[in-house]
Amino acid sequence: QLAESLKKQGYGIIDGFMGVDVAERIREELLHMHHVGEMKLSELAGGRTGDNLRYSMAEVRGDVVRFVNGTEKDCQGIGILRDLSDQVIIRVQEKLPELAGEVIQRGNLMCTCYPGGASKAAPCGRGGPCRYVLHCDNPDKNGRRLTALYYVNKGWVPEHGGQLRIYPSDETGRAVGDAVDVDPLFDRFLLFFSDKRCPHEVMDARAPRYAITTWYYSAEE
Ligand SMILES: O=C(O)CCC(=O)C(=O)O
Ligand SMILES: [Fe+2]
Repeated sequence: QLAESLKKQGYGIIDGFMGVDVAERIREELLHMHHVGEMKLSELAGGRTGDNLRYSMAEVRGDVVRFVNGTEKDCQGIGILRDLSDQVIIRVQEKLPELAGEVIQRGNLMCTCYPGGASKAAPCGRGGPCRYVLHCDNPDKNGRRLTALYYVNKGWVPEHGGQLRIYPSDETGRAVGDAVDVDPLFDRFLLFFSDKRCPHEVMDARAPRYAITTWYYSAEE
């Protein structure tokens, strides 16, 4: 079913992906690593550079991140997610002719938080909302085939913002349908094509927004 909706609209969603107990554990792991300061500005957001650049890049992308492989001792729930996600990708690959002949490799898992309005230290504007501007994950053959997202935001309501807005497109990036807002709900799994078929943006998050992003790569590209 996931493969079918990928074919049809470029993305697919599975709710209740891990079940409440594991989802809860993953949520705790993310909150913990955020609260102890293990999530950092990504390189794109100017992690290595001066404060001004840091803020201007954070306007492009307002999250803090930590890459893990799921075997760290504070990442046991995340490791379970990684394994289930890998299994799903294998199934999807079997059902998608365009991926059938490819060797697909997973990158590390990117644990992210858009701190929203909750934190003065929010990189995205000293306490304001955080977003990620419109982009494609693979605009220039960087190897990414599929982007997997997993959300763990309990009690999410529209006022919290942080929806992922997808603009279904053809191979050239030209829109072929209306934009779709995916709410970053607790225990929701989302898979989409990383290339120009799925330009997307993260809308202003006004409350802390936790997610895990995993990219699946073509070994050849
Ligand atoms: O967190 C999300 O919903 C998407 C993040 C994203 O687009 C990215 O990291 O490339
Ligand atoms: Fe993205």
